[in-house]
Amino acid sequence: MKNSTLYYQTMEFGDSFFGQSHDFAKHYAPRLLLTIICLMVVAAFTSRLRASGQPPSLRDPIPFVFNTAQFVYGNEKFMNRAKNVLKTTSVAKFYMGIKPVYLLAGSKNIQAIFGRSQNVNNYEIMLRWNLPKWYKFSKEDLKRFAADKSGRGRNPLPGTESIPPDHRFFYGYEHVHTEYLGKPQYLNPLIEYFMHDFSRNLDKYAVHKCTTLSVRDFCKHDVTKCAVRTLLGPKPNELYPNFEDFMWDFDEEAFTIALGFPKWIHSRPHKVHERYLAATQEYLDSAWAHFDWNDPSATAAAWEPHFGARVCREILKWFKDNGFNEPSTGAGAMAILLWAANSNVIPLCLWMMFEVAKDPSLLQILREEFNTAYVTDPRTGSRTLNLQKFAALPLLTSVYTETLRLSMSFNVVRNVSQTFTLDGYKIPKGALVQVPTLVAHYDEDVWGIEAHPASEFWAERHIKYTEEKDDSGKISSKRVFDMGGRSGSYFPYGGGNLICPGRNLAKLEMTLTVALLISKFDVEFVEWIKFDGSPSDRPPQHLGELCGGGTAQPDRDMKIKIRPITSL
Ligand code: HEM
Repeated sequence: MKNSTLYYQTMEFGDSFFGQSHDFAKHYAPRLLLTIICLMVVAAFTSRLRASGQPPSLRDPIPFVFNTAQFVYGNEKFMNRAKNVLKTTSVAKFYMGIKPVYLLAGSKNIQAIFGRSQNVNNYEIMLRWNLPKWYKFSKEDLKRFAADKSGRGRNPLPGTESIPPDHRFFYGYEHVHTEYLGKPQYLNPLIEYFMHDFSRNLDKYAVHKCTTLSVRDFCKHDVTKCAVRTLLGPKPNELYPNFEDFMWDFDEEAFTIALGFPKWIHSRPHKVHERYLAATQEYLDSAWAHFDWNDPSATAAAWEPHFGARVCREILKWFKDNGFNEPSTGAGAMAILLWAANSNVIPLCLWMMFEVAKDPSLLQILREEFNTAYVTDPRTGSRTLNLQKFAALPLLTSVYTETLRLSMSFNVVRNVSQTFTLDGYKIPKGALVQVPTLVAHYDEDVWGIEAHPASEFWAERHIKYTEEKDDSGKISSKRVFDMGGRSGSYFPYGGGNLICPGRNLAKLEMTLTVALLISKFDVEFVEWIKFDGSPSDRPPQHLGELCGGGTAQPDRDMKIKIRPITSL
């Protein structure tokens, strides 16, 4: 009976479709015609915009006001609108106040922007926001930076060759970062320091049979304390056992601080900023008082207990040598460096630990993979971690890459210093360019496969398998990290000559945190929790505020139990 009903239904459907096919023109042709006309109008409009040199604009119901307000106060909604528009065009325009902003998508455009240091820079962003608002640079120091229009590159920008090399402050300052955070002789000791410090920190949990932890608290305190010691040395935490909380309070208010509300309107941002800077200043006072500049072993050290990492000492020395001697200059620079170093690493660690802890089979494979990075001394039998091998572990690197792809939500921002043309559109001098990771990192055409859409975390997304023959001729399958030519759509660290100088340190801090924890402990997922510790009926989602301003914060936490693995 059921079958016959289905049969009749099928027949009816078939009849109504095929039986009326002679009516096709009557029913469907007008719609088809309308669609073709619409497409032609859109094409004509787009080509007119191209001819006028201007890309499509984001709808702005109250011109100059609505988009600006939504960008500032409802950023997630704004970015989702922008994301939809960027599905149909590679360049879109909106106004922030009266400033034209060009949003870009597509790997070709993204790479073009990163390669155009002659047309774009972050000069105005540094002078209007970062240096005065966050660093609290004095007017005098700002004026000296402002006079340097020679760019970040080794060679001054055309037309600025007359600026003396010792007045190329942007290049000089940036160079100290890349030198002392990038070169292996300075970077590797920092990574070693972090590894030993973090291992020591874990030992305090090894004396208990079982410890219940909030992953969020663990990252925001235990991991952050080690990251602070790695960069600034032990002094900040000796002075203030919860120094990292000053930084996290600043982190919460950083955006509001950049907006520059006066203290009488909104006092908290000012208070937390002042407290953070004052505590940083105390660390600096102690470092200047105790560091021996005449001791060659101290000045050559990549890390020492007074200033911490050499990059900090060299930045402070650079300021002094270049005449930036305002009392607040050094504290501002150190406080922002420490914040830049942790404001993404720590929330990304959280996301990475969530993914690993909730998936016991992934955790076990990562643990086994981590073991392969150890080398055993044939004489003593002692095992040490080979950092080079560690940094190349394919699955761990894939998990790390996937975490950044999904949770680093950042709009790369550039000021346009010289008009140029991109994808047929004119991008005028004085405008801003923004490249959202949210669009590129979630592009289904680039990252998605049928079983694993781009919006989903998939540990093996950046893995391919190759066959390998061992000495006995046995063939086995080997995991290899491979982004499959998609790296042009992946830029969690920005790009071009402004790319993040701390990226290598960041990667190793994050991967070591996860690897050391799971190699020393059995990790059991207990439940998702809210920030007050009560159970949550769902896993975390991205907190929407400040989408495009850095790593998305999770809106939930995870409770885990850790038990020491006694065989180690
Ligand atoms: C996963 C962690 C991190 C992420 C996702 C990240 C991301 C970024 C991004 C997107 C930029 C701007 C790049 C551009 O405009 O093209 C940046 C700049 C910067 N980052 Fe990072 N960063 C991380 C960790 C670190 C660490 C560990 C340090 C220092 C120890 C650091 C220091 C800096 C500095 C000093 C700048 C400013 C560079 C300049 O303007 O010349 N970052 N970072």
